[in-house]
Order: sequence, then C-alpha cells, then structure tokens
Amino acid sequence: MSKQTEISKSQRWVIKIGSALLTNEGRGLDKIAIENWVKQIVTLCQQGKEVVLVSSGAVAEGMNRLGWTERPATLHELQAAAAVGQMGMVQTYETCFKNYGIHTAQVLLTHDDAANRKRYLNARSALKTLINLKVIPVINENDTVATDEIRFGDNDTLAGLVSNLVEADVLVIMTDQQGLYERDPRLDSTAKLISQGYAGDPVLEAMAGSTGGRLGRGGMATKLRAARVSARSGTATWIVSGRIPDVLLKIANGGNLGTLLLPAQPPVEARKQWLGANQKMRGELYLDDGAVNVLRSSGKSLLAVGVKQIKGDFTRGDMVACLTLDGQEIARGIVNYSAEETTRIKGQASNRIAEILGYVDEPELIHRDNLILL
Ligand SMILES: Nc1ncnc2c1ncn2[C@@H]1O[C@H](COP(=O)(O)OP(=O)(O)O)[C@@H](O)[C@H]1O
Ligand SMILES: N[C@@H](CCC(=O)OP(=O)(O)O)C(=O)O
Repeated sequence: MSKQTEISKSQRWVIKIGSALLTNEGRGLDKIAIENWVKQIVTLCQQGKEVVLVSSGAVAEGMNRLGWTERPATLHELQAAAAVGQMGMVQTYETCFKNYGIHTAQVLLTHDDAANRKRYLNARSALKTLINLKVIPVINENDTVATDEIRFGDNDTLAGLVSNLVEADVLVIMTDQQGLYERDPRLDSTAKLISQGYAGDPVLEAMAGSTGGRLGRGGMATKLRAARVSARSGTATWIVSGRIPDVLLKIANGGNLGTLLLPAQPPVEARKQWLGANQKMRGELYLDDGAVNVLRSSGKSLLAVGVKQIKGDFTRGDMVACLTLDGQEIARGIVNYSAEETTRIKGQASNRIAEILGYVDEPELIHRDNLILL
C-alpha cells in the first residue's frame, strides 16, 4: 500500500485553509469556494473522519466589510479589521455546515495559549470534547488581541500546533500552489513539484521561500515548519492546492497529489510536544561541541559546563534556545537558572554551582525532561 493510500485512510484530519486561497483576490471571502470545501468535509465526516478546521480570512473579510482597499499598516487597524471580519468568516462556515445539520465552534488562540501549560491543556481538552461531540471547530488566531509579542502571524504555525493538540493523523494545508516546488514557482516556472519527503528534511526546508503571496503570510517556509511541528505528534502533512476540484475527496481516495511530508521519527511524548510548540524563546545558550554531541546523541540534560555564551534576559522557568557556536538551533528547553545566574555558572562543573551562587536549585541547567531536540 502506498503511503498516500495508507494516510488517506487515517481518521483525524486538521485542514488548514490559507488566506491566499480563501480570499476573493483580497475582496472578502470566496464563499463559493468555501461552500465547496464544506461539502467535501461533510463527505469526509460521513466516511467517519473527524475534522478540525484552521481558517484564515478574518482580516481580508474585515477590510471588505469596512470598504478598505489596502491592507492597513498599523496593528490596531489590523486588529479592528480582524474583529469585524472574524464575524463574517465564522458566519460563512456556520451557514454552510448548518445546511448539513452540522454544528461549528469558533476557537481563537494566541501564542500565549501554547506557551502556558495550563491553557495549552485546556485548549486540548476543549478541542477533543468538540471532536467527540461531532462539532467542527473553526480555529483562527485571536488577531484582535495578538500583539507581535504573542502572535503566530501565519496560520500554518497555528495549524501545526493544533495538529499536536488534537493528535491528528494528517494535516492538510490547502494553499494556492500545487505543493512544495524545488523553488518558488512564482519566481521560477520551471521548478518541479516534490511529491513526497520527510518533515524536517533540511534539503526540503531550503527549497521553501518565506514570503507569502500578496494575500498570504508565511509562504512555503511556515508550511514546512508546520510539518516539522506536526510530525512530533506523528502527524503527516499534505500540502495541496485547494483549487483542485474535490481535492479533499481525492486525497481521501488515496490520490497522489501535492506534497506529502511524513514524520521521520516516532511521535514524542505529549509534554515534549508542548515544549516544541512554544515558539517564543526568552534567551539563547551557545554550546560547545561536547555539549552539542551529548544532547544530540544521548538525550541527556544540559549542564552549565557545556555553555560558552548566553544571550537574552531570561528567568528560571523560561524557554530558551540551545545553539551550536555557529548559530544553528539544536534544542529548546526550560531553564533552571536566570540569565544572570547562568552567566556566572557557564563553563563550570555542576558541583561548583553552590560555591559560585551560594545555593543550588538543580544540578542541571536544563533537565532532559524539559528539553526537546529539534
Ligand atoms: N518552494 C516553493 N514551492 C511552492 N510555493 C512557494 C515556494 N516558496 C515560496 N512559495 C510561495 O508560497 C506561497 C504560498 O504561501 P502563502 O501566500 O503564505 O499562502 P497561504 O495564505 O495559503 O498560507 C505561494 O504562492 C508561493 O509563491
Ligand atoms: N489570522 C489571519 C490570517 C493569517 C494568514 O494570512 O495566514 P496564512 O493563511 O497562513 O497566510 C486572518 O484571519 O486574517
């Protein structure tokens, strides 16, 4: 059985519909296209699949309703447009699904909801309950309260997080291109489509451009990052064009279209998925080669002795990035000492911490249970 066929049979699907596709060339929502996708999703549900939707379109619909022709530059105007447009966006889904007797639920998340363990677990329980109730959650970023500090920015990253939250079997990212090409097809029309690969493969990630189209946000780069995040819950990611007629049904029938990105490793434990979902780092620890090898090969804790340099102003309990000396991020974790303390104990053996600081919180700088390799 091909991987396409195997995955097409899986049960829990997160489907992300991007701005590039949803908006009618920037003039509000493409309601006919939405009706069409809803019809396909209803068929998937009738086949026994569980579907969670991640949908963009709030800002575009808000601009349409407010009669704005240019995307606003200021954050408060974007927030206002999103508040207006979110109403129209959920109304459209609600109306379409109602025709088939299916309820929808609006779920708005910010990055803060992912970073805070309690809120992350709350979101997870609420989403799983909605799935069990056979309601279709329609998820978007809570743009109205999201400032740069706490925003995902693009909905691919949000969809990756949602895949982890609901432990999806497959994440389908619908966009305006057929899938991942060797190079951005808008810049090079001879670029070839990649039909299958592994999530997190650096060769594929290097192919993906980070600028979206006129309407979209993250381009292909955020879609590949979402695939890498999704793979932590064992979720396969499919990047396809939402313009292909019956695209979702074709996938469900084992069709070989778009780009399928498979998890290269078994799923990581749930707590580590949460660690990996946290995108905002409070600081950076630059590690010597020995520490990099230990982390990569044996999954042990990070000790202060392996840290060469630190950046950022973090406190105990914050999330920090661990990097090689040439700046490659290899892991993330929750740090046991503040930036000021870490500066004092870096390069030192753990048994010297008490002597240097006058106390010891933990012998490790980051305990292995609080560390996730990238
Ligand atoms: N290697 C690539 N393959 C395909 N598309 C790419 C690639 N690199 C960059 N892109 C661009 O990514 C865009 C899709 O991203 P985006 O506009 O953010 O869409 P969405 O709103 O659906 O998330 C495409 O229109 C394409 O120009
Ligand atoms: N949350 C925003 C959409 C963000 C966005 O455009 O993301 P994407 O669809 O990934 O390009 C909105 O609803 O307008």
